[in-house]
This record gives sequence, structure tokens and C-alpha cells, in this order.
Amino acid sequence: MNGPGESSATQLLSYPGMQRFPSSRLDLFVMRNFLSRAECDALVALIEAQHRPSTIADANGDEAFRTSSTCDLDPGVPAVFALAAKLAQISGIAPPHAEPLQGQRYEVGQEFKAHTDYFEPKSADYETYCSVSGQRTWTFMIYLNDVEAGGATRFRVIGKTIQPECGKLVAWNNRRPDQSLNAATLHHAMKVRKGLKYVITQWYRERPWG
Ligand SMILES: O=C(O)CCC(=O)C(=O)O
Ligand SMILES: [Fe+2]
Repeated sequence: MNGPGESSATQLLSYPGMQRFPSSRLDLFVMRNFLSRAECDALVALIEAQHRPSTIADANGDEAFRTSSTCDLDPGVPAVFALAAKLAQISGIAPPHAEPLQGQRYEVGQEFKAHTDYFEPKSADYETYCSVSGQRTWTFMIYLNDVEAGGATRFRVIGKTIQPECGKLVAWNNRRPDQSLNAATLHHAMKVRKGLKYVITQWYRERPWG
């Protein structure tokens, strides 16, 4: 039985095609073809239709830290609704713990520098982001296209670089088994060198999203 807002290795590895990256420092999973090309194309079209400059919690003074665009996906759109259901099933996490789904779009030269998805407990913005729903627990991310060059996601603490590929799911636990925040989740969405890159991010919380 997983804790509230938590997935688990047992849950994820029960799906054929799910692979675990061997690391004692981080629970990291990859599954190719989680989404079909048609599903990806429909989601890319939604992101293309509507996106705004991405933002970061705890602005650190680096204007170039996250240069992508973000799309707030409407849960009422069938393609989004279907994806949310598919993620709930594979993660085993109750839907109320899911943040609203977001698309991210990167043009050539755009990136999201090395960061963790959890919020720094000592930061000025911690209360703003975490008082209702608690900390982020797991991240599920899907690449929606094959990027012509660049755009990999690098987990530099564990030395793992994941190449974008249409339909590929990446999932990781932002916390250790004892629920402490895991700094080994540090990851960098590296610059796109050619073409565009689209991903969808699903973050989960300790408590229901309020
Ligand atoms: O685009 C990527 O490869 C990673 C995106 C990411 O880390 C995020 O949105 O938090
Ligand atoms: Fe991230």
C-alpha cells in the first residue's frame, strides 16, 4: 500500500515495458511508448494553440533559468482527460493528489537549468506553494516528440541523461523512502539545439490539490 500521493516501484514495475534505472540514490523509471504518436500529436496541438512564458518558484535572479513556455491544459478537453486517467492508473496515485497537467514547449536555445521539482522548505515562497497541498511527491513526465537535436533531461547527480522520444514516460520519486527530500533528483532540461521540444508534466502532492 503506497502512502498518500505516492507511487512505488512495485506499482510501476507491474506494467510491461517499465524500466527502472539502477541507482541506490534515486527511484527513476522510464517507459517507452506510454503514449501513441496520435495521442502525442493531439497534445502538442493543444500546447501550440496556447502557451505563456514559463515561471519558477523562488526566483533566483537568473532570468535565463527557465526560458520555455508553459500551457495550462484544460482538464475538460478529451485528450487531457484521457491522459490524466492514464497517469492515475499507471501511478496508482489518487487523482485528487495530482496538480493540473501542464505542457512545456521549448524552442531552439531554450532550457530549464538544473533544479529539483520539490520546493525548498527554507525558501520565502514555501508557504505559498505548499501550505494547502503539501510538498511535491512524484513527478511523471512525458516527451511528446522526437527532438531533432538537444533537449535531453540530465540527472547530473546520478549521471543519467534521458533523450526525448515521442511517447516516452519518465517518472521519479522526489523523496527518499523515509520521505526526506532527495537532492539526487536534480535535473536539467538541456537546451534544444534544433527543432522544438514538447513535454507534459504531472506533479503529485502529499495532500489533495486545493
Ligand atoms: O523538459 C524536461 O526535460 C524537464 C522539465 C522539467 O524538469 C520540469 O518541468 O520540471
Ligand atoms: Fe523538473
